Amino acid sequence: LTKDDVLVYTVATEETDGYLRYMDSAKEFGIKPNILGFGQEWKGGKEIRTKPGGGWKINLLKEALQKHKDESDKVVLFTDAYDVIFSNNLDEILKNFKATGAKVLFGAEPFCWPNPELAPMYPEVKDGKRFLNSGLYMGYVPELLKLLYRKSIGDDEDDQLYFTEAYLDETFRESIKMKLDHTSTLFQNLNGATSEIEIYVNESKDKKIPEKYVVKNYFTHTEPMVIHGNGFSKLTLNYLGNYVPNMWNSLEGCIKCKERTLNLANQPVKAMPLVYMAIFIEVNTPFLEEGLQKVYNLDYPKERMHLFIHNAAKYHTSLVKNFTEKYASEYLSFKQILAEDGTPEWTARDLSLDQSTAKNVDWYFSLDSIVHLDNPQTLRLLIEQNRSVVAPLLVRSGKAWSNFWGALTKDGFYARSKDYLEIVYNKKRGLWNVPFITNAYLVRASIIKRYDRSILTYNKPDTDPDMAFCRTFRELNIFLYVSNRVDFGHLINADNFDVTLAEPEMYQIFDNEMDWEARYIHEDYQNNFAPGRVDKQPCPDVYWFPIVSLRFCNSLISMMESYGKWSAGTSYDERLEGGYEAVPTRDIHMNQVGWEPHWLKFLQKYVRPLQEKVFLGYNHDPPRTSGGNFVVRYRPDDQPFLKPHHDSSTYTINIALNQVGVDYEGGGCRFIRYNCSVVDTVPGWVIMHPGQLTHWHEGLYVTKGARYIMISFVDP
Ligand SMILES: O=C(O)CCC(=O)C(=O)O
Ligand SMILES: [Fe+2]
Repeated sequence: LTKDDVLVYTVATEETDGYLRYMDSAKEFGIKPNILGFGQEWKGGKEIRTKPGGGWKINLLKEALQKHKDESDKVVLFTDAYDVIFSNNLDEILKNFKATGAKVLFGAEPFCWPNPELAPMYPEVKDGKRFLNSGLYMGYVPELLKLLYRKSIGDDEDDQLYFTEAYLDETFRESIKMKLDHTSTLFQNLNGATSEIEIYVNESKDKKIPEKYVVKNYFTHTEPMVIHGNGFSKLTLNYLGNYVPNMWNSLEGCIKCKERTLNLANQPVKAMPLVYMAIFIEVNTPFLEEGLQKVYNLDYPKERMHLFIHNAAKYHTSLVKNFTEKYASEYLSFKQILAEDGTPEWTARDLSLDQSTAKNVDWYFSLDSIVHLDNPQTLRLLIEQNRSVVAPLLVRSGKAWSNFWGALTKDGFYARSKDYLEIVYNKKRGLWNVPFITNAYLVRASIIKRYDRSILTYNKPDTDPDMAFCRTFRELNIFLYVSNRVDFGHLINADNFDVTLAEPEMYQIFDNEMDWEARYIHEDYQNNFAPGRVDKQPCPDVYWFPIVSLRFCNSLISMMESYGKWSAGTSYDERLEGGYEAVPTRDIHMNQVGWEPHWLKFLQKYVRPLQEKVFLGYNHDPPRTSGGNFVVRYRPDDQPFLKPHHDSSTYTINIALNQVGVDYEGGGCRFIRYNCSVVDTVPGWVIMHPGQLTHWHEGLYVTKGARYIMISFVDP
């Protein structure tokens, strides 16, 4: 007997994700399965198999075997399709089959199903699983035909019960040498055995040859060759199927993800797929302005995109209004639900699904407000990936928090898969079949069209909308992929966003460091460290750097003015530790607006490196201050100047916050020993100078308007 004597059969009515995976695995080993029932209505009971069924599979096989009924030396391998993968070739499968001595061999499992009362009638087994599973079996044609024709079975009767009864008939069992593969030498049913299974990595010694991934049963010490993810273990099969057979390796990345893709590169605009893009602003979200701008910046023709926005956050009303007034007309259509409508999230989401169907689009693209698509190619790439559902991997910067779950607990909550962190940190890049995705995803619109809101809905009792949605996809056996083939973007952390503050994003330096930096740090800041850069030195040992953005300057002024309690400018100052300031300014301290910790972080991250660059050998990390962090306001009618003084600092930073000649006239800082003044200050640029001894200084007279500066006395 050779592999050519093995006839492989399966039943599949349509090309589901599971079917494609099954076929991919078959192709990997040159296996050519005969597909029974393809294109027909499923007759084996409920589509979502919670009830018994599957007699149809037996009847289809009987019919198919008619033409082989006299080929007594042929062997039939029957497997389910949607929840099965091959993990070895037919030669090996045949070898292991023969080694069992069976004429008909079934896979085994630890559950007696669908009739648990039959359990005591099963022969006891010392090792392995005791009960029959009908998802995987193999047998010689004559013996198998005897089994299939032992009785008749209705299409919607249960196939597993049928085979179980035959097996429990001892005389019959012996007569056809029917056995169960108790220890999974060949067939691995995962249900009830997931903890025994792990992927084993076969490293190759030659670094140019990729490693191989093998499914191992660590309980029975076998390498099973056909894997069946029945019941809840479907998710385990999805996990194994990310690697086996030959789906991914560290040299080539994901291998099958390059197949069945689309290429939009040379598509004329008119032929581009239609997209329904739905944006959900369900929470107050820092940096939403930038987030929306990145959506607008997506490299995809807007005349092929419908835009839908649900804004549930009143705080964002004017931002959304600005965005839509500016851009909405560029899209094919625009629909919005305002915060004032009070529409619940799930209703809005369901409505957007219906709308996408009404618009007859090709793809449905859902985005939450915390999503930042930094890669403008995201939508294009996701469409080109051409899967039922695919999410771009998005991670909170520097954190392990992402928009997918690698595994699930039995009750449907988060569990960490073995490869979760490797995926999140892009140690492994690819296209991953996972149980839960959220925040941003693309769905093939034909799926939404096919299942109405009684099945495909965000509204399930006691379930979060996204969990309800993903659960439905899992039940429908539609794969949820997350892709990190390239970088797509990141997630905003909206957990501690206090919109009662003036300029709330200014307080986000800890929660959303990257976004904070993008908005508030000067665009030339990094150039301060460019090799060969000559630092500006307007006066001896006074250095001058671009450090914060204009937006920062305006925001800081606005924070202070909306707080409004400027100090009296007298020497006694209850805000200070010693209570006394020799040369007082009219100012507001950072701690008065709750911004001291944020400012200290800023000093450490952005100021200290500049200081270490120009004042060599002085390395104090973190920089300290004793409350000497404040914004000064000079006004002719108020405090117009500051008399000569030393600062209680090792070095002082002095950031101009507004524009001389525009916002005010006069002003500047004069270093008396050198008779040198910095008057042409630039908003967002910092002046850094030693605090004492050599750098006795004064604040020059402001003749008009208001001059704002930010001062820090570092290391007093
Ligand atoms: O007005 C200036 O630029 C100098 C301010 C100053 O020296 C201070 O606040 O200690
Ligand atoms: Fe000073």
